[in-house]
Amino acid sequence: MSEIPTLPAAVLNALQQIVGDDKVRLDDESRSTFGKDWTKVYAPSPSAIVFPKTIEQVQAIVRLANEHHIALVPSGGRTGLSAGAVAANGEVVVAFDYMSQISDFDPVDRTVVCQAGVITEQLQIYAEEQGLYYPVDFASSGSSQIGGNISTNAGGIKVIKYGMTRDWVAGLKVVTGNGDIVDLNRGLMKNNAGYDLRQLFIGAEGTLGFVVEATMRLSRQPGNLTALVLGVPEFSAIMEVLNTFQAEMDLTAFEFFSEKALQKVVAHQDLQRPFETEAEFYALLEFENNNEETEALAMTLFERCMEEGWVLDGTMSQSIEQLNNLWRLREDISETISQWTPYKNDISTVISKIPDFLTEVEAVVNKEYPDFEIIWFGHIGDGNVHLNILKPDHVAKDVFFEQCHVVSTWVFEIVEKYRGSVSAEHGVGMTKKAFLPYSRSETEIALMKQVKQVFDPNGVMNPGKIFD
Ligand SMILES: O=C(O)CC[C@@H](O)C(=O)O
Ligand SMILES: [Zn+2]
Repeated sequence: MSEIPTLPAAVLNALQQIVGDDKVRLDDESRSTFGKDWTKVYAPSPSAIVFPKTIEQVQAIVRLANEHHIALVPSGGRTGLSAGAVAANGEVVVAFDYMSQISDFDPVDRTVVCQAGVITEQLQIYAEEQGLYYPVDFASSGSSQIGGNISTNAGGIKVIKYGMTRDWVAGLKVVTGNGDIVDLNRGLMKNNAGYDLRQLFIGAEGTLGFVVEATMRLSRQPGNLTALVLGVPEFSAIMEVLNTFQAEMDLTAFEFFSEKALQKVVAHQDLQRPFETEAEFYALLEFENNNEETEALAMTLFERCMEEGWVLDGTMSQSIEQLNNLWRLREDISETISQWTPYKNDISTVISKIPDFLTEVEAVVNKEYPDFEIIWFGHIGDGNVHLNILKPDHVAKDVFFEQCHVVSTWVFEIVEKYRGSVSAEHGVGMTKKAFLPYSRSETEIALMKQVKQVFDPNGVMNPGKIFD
């Protein structure tokens, strides 16, 4: 851990007065834990960690930061993959762990109020207890917090049916960079009274203000979710499978992963292959299996795909345990491959162009770095693929990341050509900011900077994220 960047004594005292002595931490372990997210690229170096308990305390911290020009970094579950919540430059980290209350559930509106530090799984369980469902889900649901999910507009594995976090935010309380508290949209379904400022803060990575409370929508519980895993010989066939199923059924998920990804997961987790047949890729489909006709239809479509040669083999879950195990083949990939210090890209284009896009990206990486192993997986149903390049053992971490940075330039030239996104769901943070111009025009970036100026004129809110 680096030396503690010093905070002026007056600021430290003021922080202690705002949140209490025991809610300001300066020790190495806390600075290392709370100063970073799941990205392994930057060394954490915050000057202090503060744990507010109330919205007013957050407001007082932001006002103090403005007065003394102190940079603040918000910290939720720190599961981000773009270094959006990294404090590498002596910033004060504002951690929301003590703001984790759920309240004001309304069964008619089907909304519930969450403080920023509510963990995603906590909300999912709460919804279930009310006979309802919070559908935004991903592998890190056990640690990610609602405030972070909103600030990154988290997506996950059910976007094809339920959309992203943005679609579930009915109201938002934010402390802006000016230190104002704004209460946006008030949980309303219809509200066309001027600009919808709520949307600006969703996905803003804490650069305009800190989300302190959100009114979240809940949905009806899905019935008898059932997964199909299908082995597909080539990538283009995945699109035929997607078309075939979507033309006749509502899917709750359509994900994919490669044989290489499957081999790694099966070797490192307590899981079996879905079937013995090897295929280059696998599609994981999920649907509500509410009656015999639906199941029969799924089987008919599966057989049609086999006859066409788009699918080599497949299996369908028959119990919740089997459903969960099939899901783990997909959801455990990210954690499994983390031991190879992967270089991550989270890219998208329109769904129809994904096969050509993926072929071009793979060709460029293979040509320039033939000894790099590529692991493909992702959310094919919404045009978002994850490209993970694994670090070869013999290459040092910093050399590897430098080489990958060069690779990224080529990858993002292809992204630009396909009018895609350099960050489909993980946000820009620090890792992707150099590449923002590949998917945002100069005018767009200039407008974003003007918006930042309006809400955070002194640049204290998560500076150095999204752009400099
Ligand atoms: O680790 C990754 O590259 C992706 C993580 C996550 O977005 C997923 O879809 O599993
Ligand atoms: Zn993902």
